[in-house]
Amino acid sequence: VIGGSVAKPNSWPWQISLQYQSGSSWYHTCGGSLVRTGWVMTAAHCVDSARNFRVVLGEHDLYVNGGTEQVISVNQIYIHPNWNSNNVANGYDIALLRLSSSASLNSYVQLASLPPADQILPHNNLCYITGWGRTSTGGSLSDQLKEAYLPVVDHNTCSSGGWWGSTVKTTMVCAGGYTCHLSGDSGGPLNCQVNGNYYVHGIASFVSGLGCDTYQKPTVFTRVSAYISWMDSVSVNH
Ligand SMILES: CC(C)C[C@H](NC(=O)C(F)(F)F)C(=O)N[N@@+](C)(CC(=O)Nc1ccc(C(C)C)cc1)Cc1ccccc1
Repeated sequence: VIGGSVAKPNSWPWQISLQYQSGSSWYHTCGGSLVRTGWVMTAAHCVDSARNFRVVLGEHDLYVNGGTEQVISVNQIYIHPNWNSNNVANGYDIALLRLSSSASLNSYVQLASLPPADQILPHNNLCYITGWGRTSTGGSLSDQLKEAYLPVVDHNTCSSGGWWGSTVKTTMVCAGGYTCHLSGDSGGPLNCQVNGNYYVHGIASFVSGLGCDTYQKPTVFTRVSAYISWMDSVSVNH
């Protein structure tokens, strides 16, 4: 997250750090959201490599044990069947991770609220992106969870000429002003306020290759409300 500020610890208690193992170490690679005590929602592009993953819940500073963390390994990965890493513009950048054990819910670890199926937010709806992503283009990861104000850009605007055009589908949601974020926030939530409560309405999918503060290229998220039935079918059958 470039710009924005350090979040108040555990103020986004559904945010998780998705980490992969390399040798004997673990590395933060993506964000994600706890959607059931045994399930995490993230981007398909975060998990389409043959790696060993774990999630860390109740995390704030990646390098400090705050005593609120829960580390749980990933048992099974369910990537949307239509996801194609060679065609990101097609969408379907969503995956569900089955955890090897259930998270314990407390004031540091809570379930995300998901929107009703097919809900579309209005232009400029208040949203925040959260993540440990790079704090500058090609820069280092942030140690502490950051948040940045990222208002919704409606589909009409986002898919018009000069903006993203037909690259952006209706199964995506655009959000952005001049704050931006880079990889490391991949898979992380777009937390949008609706009637005073926050819902995870997006999963970070892609930003312009020219940098995430590129004029008329807001950050593009998988629209969670387009995948409610798919997520229900996965979690009820596994
Ligand atoms: C498919 C994934 C891997 C895309 C990856 N996603 C993210 O970083 C996310 F937004 F999710 F946080 C991304 O944007 N990666 N970039 C590497 C850019 C990129 O690949 N963007 C992109 C844009 C459009 C498309 C398709 C829809 C045409 C694919 C990738 C980030 C970047 C941008 C500027 C400088 C350095 C790094």
